[in-house]
Amino acid sequence: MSGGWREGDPAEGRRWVHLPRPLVLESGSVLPDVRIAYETWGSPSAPAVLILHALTGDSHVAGTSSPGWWEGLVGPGKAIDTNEYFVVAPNVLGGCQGSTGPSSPCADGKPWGSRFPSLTVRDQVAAEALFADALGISSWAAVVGGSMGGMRALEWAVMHPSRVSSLLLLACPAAASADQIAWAAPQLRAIRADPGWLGGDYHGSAGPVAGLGIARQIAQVTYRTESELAARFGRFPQGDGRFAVESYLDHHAAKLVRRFDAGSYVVLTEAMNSHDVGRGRGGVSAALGEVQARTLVAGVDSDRLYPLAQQVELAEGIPGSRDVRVVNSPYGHDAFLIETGQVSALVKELLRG
Ligand SMILES: CC(=O)SCCNC(=O)CCNC(=O)[C@H](O)C(C)(C)COP(=O)(O)OP(=O)(O)OC[C@H]1O[C@@H](n2cnc3c(N)ncnc32)[C@H](O)[C@@H]1OP(=O)(O)O
Ligand SMILES: N[C@@H](CCO)C(=O)O
Repeated sequence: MSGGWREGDPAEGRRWVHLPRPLVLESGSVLPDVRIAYETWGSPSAPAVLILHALTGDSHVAGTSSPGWWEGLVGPGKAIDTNEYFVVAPNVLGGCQGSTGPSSPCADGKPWGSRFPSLTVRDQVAAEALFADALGISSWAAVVGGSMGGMRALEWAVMHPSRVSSLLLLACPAAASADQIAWAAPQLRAIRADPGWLGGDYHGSAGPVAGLGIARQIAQVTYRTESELAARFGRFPQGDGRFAVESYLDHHAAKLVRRFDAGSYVVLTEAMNSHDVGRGRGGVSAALGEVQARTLVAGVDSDRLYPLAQQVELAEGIPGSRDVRVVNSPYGHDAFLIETGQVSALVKELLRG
């Protein structure tokens, strides 16, 4: 692993909105100047669809000169048809692809670094609601999200029920479980134990390259399945002394380190740990009962990180939800990004059904 993250050239079509007022967070901390980066597709006069990305995703859902992370799903004639819908994808608050996060400049012009406050998923949705106001979007025909994006989509439907007509929740829970927090714990420890972390004030130096890489390696295993790793890599050694699966994880570590900021990884991971739709609302069932949107919930049959039982809980608790849908896949949690054919069918069912 070598070379820390630096924000590269903006993706084609990326723009920014500065929120009109400081954002008061659940913790009481205040972010004085929040910038949200976003991309759009289609005509602003069409019904609007909000797409919310997962942990290391960004606003680049689809593109012409460079493919996006849901290229198969969004575009003219595709399941989210940009001839019919105005598609909006913001980069999450706390992220590192254009929205305000730990690597952004603070009032003194230096990166926020360790001064960046803790965020919750609700803080992120509060920022996204002000962002939608700034775009003049009063309600969404659909809000769609998987994993961390699904947590935000769910909070949108609870915090702003009248603004969400339909909702697609993919591979996400009502609340982060002990198991999910447990998998996150060594990832956070690895980053913070790296001498390059410098308490979070590493921007301008190499940063916690090894720590972030190890965090991605731990996470990557949870995103895939035992059977996939066995089939793809077996016990095969490579000529360099590493097992093939170790080489695969090293590759993913190096790739993430090149494109992601460690401070954002920490802030976003801790925001996911904070996720509990029932917190302060009388519990999960009461909170899910607040959702007014026509809802489709789907999980992946082989997801060992966000198991199907969590999506069953959502589908059974949300009044306007159909029965839980199952994405059949050997890939585990990442299937919501990979199985675009099955996800397209779900989107079509929601939007046209
Ligand atoms: C600039 C960008 O990267 S934009 C990407 C933005 N990312 C996101 O939006 C986050 C969501 N996306 C993802 O998490 C992923 O891209 C997914 C889940 C959609 C797809 O996963 P992938 O990484 O494409 O698939 P997979 O796990 O099979 O890995 C394939 C990679 O492993 C490499 N690989 C496979 N076997 C080995 C091995 N034995 N040793 C080393 N590398 C290996 C492949 O060469 C390939 O490399 P590449 O990605 O550089 O082309
Ligand atoms: N592969 C996804 C998994 C998180 O849901 C990501 O990196 O964002």
